[in-house]
Amino acid sequence: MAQSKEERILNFVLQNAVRGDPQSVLDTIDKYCSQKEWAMNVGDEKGLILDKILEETKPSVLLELGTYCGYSAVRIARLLNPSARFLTIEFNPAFAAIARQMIEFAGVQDKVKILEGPSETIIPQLKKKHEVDTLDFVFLDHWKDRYMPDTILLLDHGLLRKGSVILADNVIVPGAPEFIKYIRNNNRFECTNYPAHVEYMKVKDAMEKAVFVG
Ligand SMILES: O=C(NCCc1nnc(-c2ccc3[nH]cnc3c2)[nH]1)c1cc(-c2ccc(F)cc2)cc(O)c1O
Ligand SMILES: [Mg+2]
Repeated sequence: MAQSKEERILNFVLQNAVRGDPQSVLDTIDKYCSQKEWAMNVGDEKGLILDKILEETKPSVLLELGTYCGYSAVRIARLLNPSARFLTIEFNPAFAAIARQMIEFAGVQDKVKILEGPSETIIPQLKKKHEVDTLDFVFLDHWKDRYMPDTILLLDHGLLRKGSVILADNVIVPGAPEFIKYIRNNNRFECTNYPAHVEYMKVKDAMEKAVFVG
């Protein structure tokens, strides 16, 4: 069976990165995806914006939507303190399998739990099934037309508290226009835009931070 691009990325990491060293895993993925095959990891430019916002927020309970190969899960987990709880939702079983191996190789598996399935099913289960009270940080990086409905789901299920931070990737490319319209016109969120570029490209993109004011 021909290898998928995601399997080629994982194998390149297993052969070239240092086991247990998250930064070497990130650097190796960025090297492969900028020199050999483009892939939709958040990448190193937007990754640095993610790092800075995480260091400012110091979250203890986090959710990511859109695990993909696990690049941002490794990126986020490497900055968390040992008691932090980080859940990431992946819809595609093949992506989840790659991400699980990527996360284990990086040595951050004790900080990250991958939940497989559609976000619209899993978000309503977070309180009872996954013992979440409220979320300190949410990274939106899944299907762009799910950003708005899933933000509304988080609100409806009481998963946000005063100060919860939502960070959304790709608000220019591929774009999340209805999310941007919704979040910037909702006075319960304070929004900040972070201009950047599409990972491994010169095409303009941006991230949007929305802080819930309660
Ligand atoms: O589609 C993207 N990301 C989404 C993957 C995903 N991985 N998992 C999911 C999921 C997870 C739970 C879900 N629950 C319900 N839908 C779900 C979808 N979605 C994406 C696309 C681009 C991109 C840019 C320029 C181009 F020319 C082409 C593409 C760049 C990016 O940074 C992205 O993040
Ligand atoms: Mg993205």
